[in-house]
Amino acid sequence: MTVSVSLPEVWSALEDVRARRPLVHNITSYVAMTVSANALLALGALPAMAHATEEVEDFVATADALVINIGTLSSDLSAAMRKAAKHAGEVGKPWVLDPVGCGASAYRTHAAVALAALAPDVIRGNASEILSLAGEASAGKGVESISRAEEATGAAMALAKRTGAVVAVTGAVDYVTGGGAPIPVRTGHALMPLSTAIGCALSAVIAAFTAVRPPREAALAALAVFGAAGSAAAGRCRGPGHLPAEICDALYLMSPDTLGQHARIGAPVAG
Ligand SMILES: Nc1ncnc2c1ncn2[C@@H]1O[C@H](COP(=O)(O)OP(=O)(O)OP(=O)(O)O)[C@@H](O)[C@H]1O
Ligand SMILES: Cc1ncsc1CCO
Ligand SMILES: [Mg+2]
Repeated sequence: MTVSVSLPEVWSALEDVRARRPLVHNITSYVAMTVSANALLALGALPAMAHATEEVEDFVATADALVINIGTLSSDLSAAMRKAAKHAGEVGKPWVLDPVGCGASAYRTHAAVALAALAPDVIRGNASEILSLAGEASAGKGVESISRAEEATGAAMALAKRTGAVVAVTGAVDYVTGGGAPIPVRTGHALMPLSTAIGCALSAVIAAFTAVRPPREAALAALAVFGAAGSAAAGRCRGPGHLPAEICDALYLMSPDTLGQHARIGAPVAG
């Protein structure tokens, strides 16, 4: 049976991130670098952005977790990602795959499928990306999702079973599955998809939590904390312009009260 995670357990995981300050190695897109690094620092983790094929194994070896994001993929980056993912498996470091734009081009889809076969601990994407990575028909527009997360929960379960990863599909409601009934996380704000690379920063934050918790607990804790930060931050914004900065402030200031006011982790739902 799928067991959920309580908000006190989420808070304890955040306290452990803040105490341990995990080093998160990011091989990510040019769009996502600054917002991801700032989100990790505000959370209490340490970011390192390093993508040269010659050095990724050294970074994987010293990092506590790795995130691979294919947002601005190229052949050089693709080779570095495969090398890093394989090395993470060899040295037992947890890693998160963000299959940005999977389905938007054959090149990207093949790269995402190949990375998903290298045993990521967590895969986090929007509905279109998860549908495409699972091999189902998907409606995306470039890197943006057209589908709702509810349409991708079955695909998320199938993808989790095929890869052994915990799969998080995000949207107005987020869902987490390790192959069983998806657990909904109700949080966030409608302004969040109007600021670029917010989902990418979330994937980096999931990686930070995988340094202190097993993949399913890590994904649920990260979604709850990041979504609560987004919801609290959006309440202080007139539009999406300052949202990334406000999210970083909200991550830094996160408290049990703010978490409780802005996040709900539900009971498992039928996929
Ligand atoms: N309509 C919405 N209401 C509330 N929260 C939302 C909504 N849409 C997205 N979110 C939240 O925004 C965050 C990013 O999710 P999203 O699915 O937009 O990622 P994404 O499409 O991969 O983003 P990007 O590729 O731009 O980085 C998650 O925390 C999610 O819960
Ligand atoms: C807009 C965009 N294009 C490639 S990556 C990216 C950021 C959202 O994933
Ligand atoms: Mg994305």
